[in-house]
Amino acid sequence: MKLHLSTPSNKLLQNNIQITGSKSESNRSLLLQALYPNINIENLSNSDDAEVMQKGLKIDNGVVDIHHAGTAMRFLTGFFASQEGKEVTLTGSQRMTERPVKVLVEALQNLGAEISYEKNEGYPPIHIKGKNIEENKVSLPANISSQYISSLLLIAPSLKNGLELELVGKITSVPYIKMTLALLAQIGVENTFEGNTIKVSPKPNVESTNLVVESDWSSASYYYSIAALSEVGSEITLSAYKSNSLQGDSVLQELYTEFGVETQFEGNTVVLKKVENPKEQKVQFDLSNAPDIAQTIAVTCFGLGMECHLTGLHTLKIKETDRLEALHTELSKLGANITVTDKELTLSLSEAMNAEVAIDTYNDHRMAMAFAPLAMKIPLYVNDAEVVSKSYPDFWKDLEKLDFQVKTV
Ligand SMILES: O=C(O)C1=C[C@@H](OP(=O)(O)O)[C@@H](O)[C@H](O)C1
Ligand SMILES: C=C(OP(=O)(O)O)C(=O)O
Repeated sequence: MKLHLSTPSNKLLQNNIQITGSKSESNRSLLLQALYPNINIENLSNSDDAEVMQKGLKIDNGVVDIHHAGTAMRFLTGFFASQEGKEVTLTGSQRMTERPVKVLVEALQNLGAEISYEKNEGYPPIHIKGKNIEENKVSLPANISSQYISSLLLIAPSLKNGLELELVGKITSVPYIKMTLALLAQIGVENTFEGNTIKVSPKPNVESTNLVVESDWSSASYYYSIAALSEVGSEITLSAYKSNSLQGDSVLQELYTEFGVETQFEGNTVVLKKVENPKEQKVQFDLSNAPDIAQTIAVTCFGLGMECHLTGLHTLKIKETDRLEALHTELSKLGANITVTDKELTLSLSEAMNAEVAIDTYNDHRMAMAFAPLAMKIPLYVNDAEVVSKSYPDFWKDLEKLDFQVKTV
């Protein structure tokens, strides 16, 4: 599906958007619910990734295909490895077979798990024969993906002896690890995270608990971008959010003040207000704790005609696509002056902003959603726009609520 996006000349916005539950919180909660059936989940994400996770958790034997869902791939690896009696082949999309799992597989093997590679060493598809895991200490590199660590932590309380992890190297995407530990605490699992060591106590049973998933902050980023590109005086309200979020991407509240967007909480609704035009011509952010909003921020800066230097982007190369290359290609098509390395992105002042460009999305939901706000400045096309369903199936419908003209072409 190819879409054409444009916006009316009046860029003063006002509307309320209800965003689906966080896919990160949802996929963690679903795994915990599979281990402890008396957990109840509210505001579950309606994303493809949460759907494949739900389906995957119900399979005992055979092939489990998790499509593009990185969290499902990594979390289910830990889950099946620790489930005696289950035996599966875990696989996904073509891209998923290029996203590494070696660090996680080796950690699980060191704990006694039985996992083998079906094609290329270090990558899905993998064959898992579930076992009772009794070893309880392992160390693993922490600078490639935090999802490996979360996967181990999520199964940790169900293991006979709990788990102690030693994280080696610089820890990346830390808020996602803390989110996992916070959810464990919510179901009564004792845990500590001191220095490079995480300890999780065993917990055979959990009392009946309600986990309320907060709406997705990564999805909120596209509205922050729209607000930044709108006229002073615009207001967008998003629900349902918590001021004490578990999601690291809630750092948007601070970052977007650089673009003149202020955030206020009214109960469980956040109000984004464009209060002024940006004061500085350039921003500099380290996004190692919030990698999923890098694309949004790069496009916001380009739309505002600002320079930016984004660092801490080393994980972007192994996500749904190589996001650094994809940003380089697509922003260049629009006329941006952009350079990327394997962990940084620099946007210098651009001469042009080309209209009616067709943005390629590379099977990456965030490429489609990050570029959409640019329609506030120039009409553009988005190729394969259905990719948004990975995390936010209602995205295009919701944009129409903000007077975006979204036409299938
Ligand atoms: O644990 C999670 O829910 C996630 C962790 C992050 O991945 P990395 O730790 O690989 O950066 C993030 O990019 C991804 O969208 C979701
Ligand atoms: C990287 C992402 O997801 P995952 O790694 O779970 O596929 C994302 O949603 O931006």
